[in-house]
Amino acid sequence: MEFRYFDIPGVVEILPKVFGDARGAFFESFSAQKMGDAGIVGDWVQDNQSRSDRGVVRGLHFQKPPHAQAKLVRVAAGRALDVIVDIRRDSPTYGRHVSVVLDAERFNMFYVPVGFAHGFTALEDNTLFLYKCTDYYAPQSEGGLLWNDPALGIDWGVENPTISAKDQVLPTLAEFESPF
Ligand SMILES: Cc1cn([C@H]2C[C@H](O)[C@@H](COP(=O)(O)OP(=O)(O)O[C@H]3O[C@H](C)C(=O)[C@H](O)[C@H]3O)O2)c(=O)[nH]c1=O
Repeated sequence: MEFRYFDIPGVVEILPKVFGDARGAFFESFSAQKMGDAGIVGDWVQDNQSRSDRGVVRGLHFQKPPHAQAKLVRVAAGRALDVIVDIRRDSPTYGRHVSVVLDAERFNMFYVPVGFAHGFTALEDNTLFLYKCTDYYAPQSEGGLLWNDPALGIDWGVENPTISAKDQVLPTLAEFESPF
């Protein structure tokens, strides 16, 4: 298991060792010890899964404290462009984003710390998106940012995405007051 760090502290990409043979492939999708050694720690209490066809954008979402969630995300099938935005008010990288392509060949994973908004584009049909969360779903604490806010400058890899009505009316970075 290897780890890639970014110029936004706390953000980590995990590259598991994938064992391929004539039957297919095997990899460890979670290891509290190996990931803990890389600073990926949390009380993982809920697993989620969504399926999206090519061109779907979900996000940018987060949960506000006291139900803020760190997430450990990956795809089990298909491919996704995963995007996280630093919304920690005192962070020198506030408003900056990092994006990583997650795929079901390398089975790479992305650690989304508390204080980041998260979203992704499904790059293929039947993209199965799996993630672990460090707090339970709390709809009353849901927050979000508008996916295509020019101030974020995110290239989602799609012009006219399939996106929920809820996500289309999320606030821009300028309109929004971060709870982190
Ligand atoms: C997140 C969540 C949703 N739901 C229910 C609520 C809705 O009836 C339905 C779909 O929810 P939503 O449209 O919020 O799903 P996504 O747009 O995929 O949102 C998720 O995708 C982005 C990328 C994220 O990072 C978040 O984890 C999460 O917000 O599932 C639950 O029952 N439990 C949950 O934990």
